[in-house]
Amino acid sequence: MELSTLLYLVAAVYALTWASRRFMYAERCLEGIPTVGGPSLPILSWYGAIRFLLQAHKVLEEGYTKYKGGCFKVAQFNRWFVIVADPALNEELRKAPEEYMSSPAALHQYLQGLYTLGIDLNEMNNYIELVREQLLRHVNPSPSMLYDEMIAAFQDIIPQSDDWAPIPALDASFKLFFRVSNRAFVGAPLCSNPEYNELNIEFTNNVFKGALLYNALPNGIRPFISRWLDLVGPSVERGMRFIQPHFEQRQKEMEAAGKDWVGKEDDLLSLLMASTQGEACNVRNLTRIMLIVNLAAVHTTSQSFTHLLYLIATNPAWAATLREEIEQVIEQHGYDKEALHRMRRLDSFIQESLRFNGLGALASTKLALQDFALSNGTILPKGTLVAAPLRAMHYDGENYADADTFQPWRFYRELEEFDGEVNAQSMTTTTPTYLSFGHGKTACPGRFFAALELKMIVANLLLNYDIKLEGDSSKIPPVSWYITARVPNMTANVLVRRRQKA
Ligand code: HEM
Repeated sequence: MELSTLLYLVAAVYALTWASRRFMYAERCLEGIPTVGGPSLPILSWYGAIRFLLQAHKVLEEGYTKYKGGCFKVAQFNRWFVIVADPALNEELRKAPEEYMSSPAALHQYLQGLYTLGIDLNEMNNYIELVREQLLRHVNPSPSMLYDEMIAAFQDIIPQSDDWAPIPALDASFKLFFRVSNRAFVGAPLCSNPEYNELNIEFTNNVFKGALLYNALPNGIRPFISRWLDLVGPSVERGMRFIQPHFEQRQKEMEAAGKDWVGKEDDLLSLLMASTQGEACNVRNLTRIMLIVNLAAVHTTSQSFTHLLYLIATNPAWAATLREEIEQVIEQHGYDKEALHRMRRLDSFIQESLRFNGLGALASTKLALQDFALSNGTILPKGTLVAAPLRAMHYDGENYADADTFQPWRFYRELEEFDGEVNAQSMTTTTPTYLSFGHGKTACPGRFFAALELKMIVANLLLNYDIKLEGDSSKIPPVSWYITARVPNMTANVLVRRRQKA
């Protein structure tokens, strides 16, 4: 036997021994955490994993009812998923250093970023840091910058008729939000290009399909499959053809104006070009970032808006109250960011919908990169996935009175003390029990932009259109669950007509 072969063998035996000890250690740490959804025994735990795939929200509800104030675990096919059912314990995780509890690492694993996005964890960290910084500090469009695009999008997507006309709620919402969001991401006219819209839908679908597939495959097989199954590479190539001319045009402007390039404030693409230097500033990288930002931004906002559409369509009294507020504020304060902020009932209505209709059952998902001990004695070993049960917490009567009813003005009362400061509490203020955008340093960096868009688009809808459900129904069309994701009804229509003023 050659020396190199012998060395490989020794290394393999060592790695296997280490991995099995590590596995045994991790299993022992997790043994003390109660299992929900099925048995804890090897192989039999797959029953729980299948139940989780089919009824995750019910399993999580059951776990929260039994183990509120502590932790419980649910089975996946190749691991345990620990749910931390207590706001104080979640605060401990939130405050844990990044090298112990990492959100990007959890996202990278969940999306199988290496095989779906073609980026390793380091690159994922860099992308998130870059995008987070831009979204939080610089992507700050004024309502007037988005206004014309929004009005044009309404004209194109919503029938301008005095008779009731049906529109597919989710599909129309997606088109509206894609266009308005992309006015701020890549500017006009690309934001209204239907092929660019389709490409983004294809990219998002392929990333989620890929994540499902690669998560189900054993570790060792994934690299081989990815060699002949490139799910997103072709979308990035196509995306580059859209971004290239805009990249070149901005590059020329940037070179001509130097550091004082005013155009950098126009959209996210320009901001990213101005803030990335050297090799990182290339069309492939920027295209990938734009596709990923769309994946994070457009489904979330358009699904949240679809929930709002269904709610408004079922109750004309809510629409009337909101209209009155919007008209009054615009009359007194004009139409700018501060005016939108003064629409307290509108803010409350959207926040309550985000609480009531949260887009998922979980939030604040993190991966333990090192063993971490909670103050209740639970050890979360390296490699453990943890999350907070968003929906169960939002529906907990101790956190919200009458939690299982939609109360449009629930968040209005506490805002009555609002003293005119534009940074007063709003739907974007996260807390340990209001988790629609996550909480703490990893909370959604696009939430201020999302709030601006949602307010502008709901206000425009109410000011200019009447809306109701087919058959004058007052029943919200049923939602669907995809594992932990809660999606508004995808096929229902709403009826819309130009507003008939009394
Ligand atoms: C109503 C709309 C939205 C909802 C409900 C939402 C919700 C969330 C949630 C729950 C997270 C994970 C936070 C955590 O658990 O710690 C997240 C992350 C993220 N969101 Fe949003 N989001 C929305 C809109 C947007 C928009 C419009 C953008 C971009 C403009 C965006 C960009 C991101 C990014 C980049 C992350 C990853 C941050 C990280 O991992 O550090 N989101 N969002």
